[in-house]
Amino acid sequence: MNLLIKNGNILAENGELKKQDIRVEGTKILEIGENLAENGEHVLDAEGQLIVPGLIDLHVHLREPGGEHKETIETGTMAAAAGGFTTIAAMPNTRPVPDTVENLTNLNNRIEETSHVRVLPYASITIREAGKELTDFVSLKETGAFAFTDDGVGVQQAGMMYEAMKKAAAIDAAVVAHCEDNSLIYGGAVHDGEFAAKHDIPGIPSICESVHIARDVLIAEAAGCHYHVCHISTEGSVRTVRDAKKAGIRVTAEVTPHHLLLCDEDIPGIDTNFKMNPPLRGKKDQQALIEGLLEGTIDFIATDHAPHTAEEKAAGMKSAPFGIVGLETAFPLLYTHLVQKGLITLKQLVDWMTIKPAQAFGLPYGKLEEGAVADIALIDLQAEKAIDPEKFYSKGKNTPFAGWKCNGWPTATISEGKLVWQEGKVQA
Ligand SMILES: NC(=O)N[C@@H](CC(=O)O)C(=O)O
Ligand SMILES: [Zn+2]
Ligand SMILES: [Zn+2]
Repeated sequence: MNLLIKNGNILAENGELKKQDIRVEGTKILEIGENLAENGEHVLDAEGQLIVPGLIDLHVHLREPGGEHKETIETGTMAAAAGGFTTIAAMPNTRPVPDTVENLTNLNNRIEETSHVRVLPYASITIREAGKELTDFVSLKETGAFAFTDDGVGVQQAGMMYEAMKKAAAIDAAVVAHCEDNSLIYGGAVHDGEFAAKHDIPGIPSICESVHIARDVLIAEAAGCHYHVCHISTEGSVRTVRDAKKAGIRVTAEVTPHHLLLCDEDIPGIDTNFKMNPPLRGKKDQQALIEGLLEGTIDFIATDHAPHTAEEKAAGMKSAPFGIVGLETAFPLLYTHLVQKGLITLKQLVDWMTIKPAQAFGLPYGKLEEGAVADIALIDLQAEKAIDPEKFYSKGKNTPFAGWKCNGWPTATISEGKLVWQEGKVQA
């Protein structure tokens, strides 16, 4: 069934909103214009709604296979659709890890069978993400690996990273890095700052991240590889990426909504929904991240959606797993707390969640234009709702933002021309 989206507001290049209709035929956008005539399509009334390209999140933990008690491809992609996302990239810290053609093929089949939106699978850099032996990048790329990462742990050996980046460069693949030097973390649970000191919890120092980035940008330069920094969190890391970009090194970086909106001073007390890796840093780090985005040092926003069960999160600050969910709250949170407060523009936010990640990785998504893939999200900028984890499609309810009042809620999501989610309606 073809679609006609009527009377929505599209962001023009200059940031102004323009009332337009969009005609979708099959999987593509056929026509964008004013007052398009109905031609037997299913009509979606978008009066008063913002229409954006389907959001893109290149850092998501879907947990399947092996962690289905936390999330599945089905529940995670439903959460994505409800958050306005039509393309997500799935992290490989699953059991088994997609580190062989067989494991990646199995993952591809599960995605094909159960996903509601497009899922791009990462393959791991090393076997079992154990940091000892590289995977076969060539065959994994041929099997559909989107890029290579050991997210969840840092690649500890510089020599291993160099070999990985040379292999990635040879096949024009990106190495995507969780930057954490294990010799500098001392078993910490929160940022090595005031909160850690006050509650006598071991701290995670900022240098455990920035030291890896400094190492890796030099290795990326030597290897000639596209190197991407996951969930950047410190002022020193931002400075290091800025300097590397100035030197012409092919580096990109992402930042999460929680690192943009919170710092360790905001942790209300012992609450494991504020425990994630990297941890919420200091106020100056938080400011450096916003500046990093504005100046282009940081390329885009990614949620690092990391679902865990309530039981797992109840294990106390020192033992509970790191991570919080993000897919269903990212856009409303950032719209309400950055755009509406005048720190960034709506156009910047939408770009950082659509065309910017697409450009960083050469993906053909993230734009609304005739001939483009029909990945589209409708958003009600005026709607006001408080975040309620019990209403999440995700199995993970672990968010530090419960109860936060937000505007800017997605109302419908179209993936490759198909309406995959609509507010208040259960989708097939
Ligand atoms: N970010 C987190 O706190 N946790 C992630 C791992 C990761 O992204 O490094 C997870 O898999 O739970
Ligand atoms: Zn990580
Ligand atoms: Zn992650």
